[in-house]
This record gives sequence, C-alpha cells and structure tokens, in this order.
Amino acid sequence: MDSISSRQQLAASKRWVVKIGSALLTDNGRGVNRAAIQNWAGQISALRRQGIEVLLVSSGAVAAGMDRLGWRKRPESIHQLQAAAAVGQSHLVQVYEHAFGQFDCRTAQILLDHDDLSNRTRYLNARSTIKTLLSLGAVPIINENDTVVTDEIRFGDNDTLGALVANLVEADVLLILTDADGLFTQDPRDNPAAELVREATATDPRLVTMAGGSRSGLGRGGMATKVRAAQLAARSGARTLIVGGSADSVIERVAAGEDLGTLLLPEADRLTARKRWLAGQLQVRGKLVLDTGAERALREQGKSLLPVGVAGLEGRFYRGELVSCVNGAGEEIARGLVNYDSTEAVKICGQPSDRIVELLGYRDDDELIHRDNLILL
Ligand SMILES: Nc1ncnc2c1ncn2[C@@H]1O[C@H](COP(=O)(O)OP(=O)(O)O)[C@@H](O)[C@H]1O
Ligand SMILES: N[C@@H](CCC(=O)OP(=O)(O)O)C(=O)O
Repeated sequence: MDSISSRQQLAASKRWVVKIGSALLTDNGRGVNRAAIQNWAGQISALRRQGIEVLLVSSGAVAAGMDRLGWRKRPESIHQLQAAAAVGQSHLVQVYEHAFGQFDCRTAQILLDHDDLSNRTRYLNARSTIKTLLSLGAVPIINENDTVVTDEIRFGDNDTLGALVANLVEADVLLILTDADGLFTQDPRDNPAAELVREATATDPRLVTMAGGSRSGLGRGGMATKVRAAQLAARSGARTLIVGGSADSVIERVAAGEDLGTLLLPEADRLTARKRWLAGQLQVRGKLVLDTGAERALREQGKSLLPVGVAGLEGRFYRGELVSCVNGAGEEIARGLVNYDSTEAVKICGQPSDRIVELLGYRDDDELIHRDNLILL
C-alpha cells in the first residue's frame, strides 16, 4: 500500500480513538495543561461535526493528582499512587468537561479495569454503553480505574488500554498523541540523528528493536507500549498513528490525510482482520438452528439474526459467548456473539422482537446476534 493512499484512507475513516499521554497533558508535570486540552477539545469537536466519532483515552490522573497534592516525585507506594489518581482524575474530567462545553460538546467519564474487557458479559455491556454515548453525540473520556485496580489486573499503560478500546468499538483509527513526533529509528533523546518512521506494518519485527522506554518519569511505556498497542489495534483492523501532540491543529491535520508522525498499518484489510479476530478468540458454546428466511437474511442480505428466525437451539451459553448458526440441514453457515443467555434465548426464539419484553420482562437488544458480531462461513 503506498503512503498517499493509506493517508487518504484515514481521511475517510469514521471512528477514532485518540489517546493522550501524561507528559503532554500535564505539561511535563506542571499541572494540567488547560490550554492544550482546550485546543484538542476544539479539534475533536470539529471532527465530530464532520461526522467522525471520537473516543478519548486520557492519561494524566496520577500526574495531575501529584501536582494538586504538591508531590514532586512519583510515590512508590501503590496506595499513594491510587490516592493521587483519585484526586487527579476528578480534576482532569472537570477540565475536559469545561473545555468541550465551550464547543457545545458533551463528555462522559468511563473508568475501565481489566475485568471489564476480559469478561464477555461486561465487555458487551461496556461496548453497548460506549456505543450509546457515541450515538448521543458525547465524547467518552476513558481512563484506567487506577483507584481500585491492583497490580495483577492492571493494563499497565494507557497505550494498551487505547488499543483494547479500539478493539472494543471496532475503531478505524487509534491516534496516539505523545511528546515525540512519532516513532524514530532510535529514541531521539539518545540519538538526535535518528530518523522518523513514516509508515510500516504494525507487526514488522524491526519496530520493536527501535522502540525504547519512557524517560519523562510521567509516562509509563515509552514507544515500546505504543508499538505493541499498534499490533493489538491491528487485530481488529485499526490503523495506528503515533504523532507529536503539541503540533498545531495536529488532530485535524492527520484526519485530513496530512503526512505527520508514524502510521502503523494492519496486515489484512479491516474486515478480514476483524473477522479473524472474532473467530480466533473464542470457543463455540452452543448452536442455533435457523429457518430458511433467517439463513437467507444472513447470507444474502448481510442482516443481523433476529430471534424470530431461530427454530431451535442446543447447548448452554451466556450473553457474549460464541455460538454456531446452522441451517435445517445441519450445515454451519455462521458464527457470532450472542446477546442473550441460552435460558433466555429458548424463550424468545421463533418470536418477534417486540415480544421480548413480554416474554423476558426486559429487553437488551432486538437481535439475537448483531451483524457486527457475526462471521459468515
Ligand atoms: N524509537 C523512539 N522514537 C521516539 N521516541 C522514543 C523512542 N524510544 C523511546 N522513546 C521515548 O518515548 C517517549 C514517549 O513515551 P511516554 O513517555 O510513555 O509518553 P506518553 O506519556 O505520551 O505515553 C518519548 O519522549 C521518547 O523519549
Ligand atoms: N492511568 C494512568 C495512566 C498512566 C499511563 O499509561 O500514562 P502514559 O504512558 O502517559 O499514557 C493515569 O491516568 O495517570
């Protein structure tokens, strides 16, 4: 893929995760940089007006809390770090809310931990809530729930969190804003002659040898976690951009296709990557037998699977698990993540979706499997 076409494709993409690191946000530790946040908020609001959905993964809670508490050095004790995160996070979100408010844009705070993304039910719930927020025009502001997580369940750095969020919402782009102008062949602080990598495949093994750790004492991962994040994001087909966040109008410029920073691309095209990712990560827990109308709707019209088209089911499964869809002859035609437990699915199969509330007492989704979560075989 040549550089011009891949940059131009960025301009056409519709859902972005923007990750902003601690060093940038806190102006190298000197409190929350309100002017910079105001500026990014203006640019993100402009993207929203162009029809691009944006989720923000923001670091800076610990650094902002340290500043508010008057601490000069990052504490060693986990409880002090967590206390700093609690003080800093509420301040950070307040600054974001004010900044986006200037552009008539709503924000929503979301704090995630590892369980939210590894437990299928919580994963789907987080995904539905975030997608609802996007449809309401709000910008979700996401951070790790630092105040309660323990080391064993920590994402560790927000580059990884940004990539997992990109997987969660099937973002087209993960834009990592940092204090370097992109990925260089070597840390430019060690070697000023190092060259900027403009474009590469995320899985290129040479990238790992180029990327070093963080020096600021504020950021956690340096370039190493950014390269790994690009590899994770690529699994669901997202492209990753690593760009210097203090350049003028940086978000709008990369969204317009300008050649800034480093672009790391997935190997496969987006849909293929996403389907591979879905297919590869889960075990099949049950089987849905479709009637001919449902088989046609899935195969020929690319539709979601509604309960009305399911004639029967086998196995015990829970919301969010992978099930196989077979036709009347027993041939497997698709696999997908199911929206209801088997005990609920058995009550609603063969029924129209407007009867779900009457049959179950509530309704999470109209579809048994949404087409975004369905792989045709
Ligand atoms: N090959 C490299 N190219 C560019 N920067 C690098 C490289 N290797 C290490 N770094 C360091 O990574 C830092 C950015 O990561 P980090 O401090 O974790 O920032 P953030 O807070 O934005 O996540 C840069 O300031 C730079 O010193
Ligand atoms: N959740 C932490 C983020 C730590 C982190 O990953 O920082 P960074 O490497 O600057 O993105 C905080 O808000 O302080």
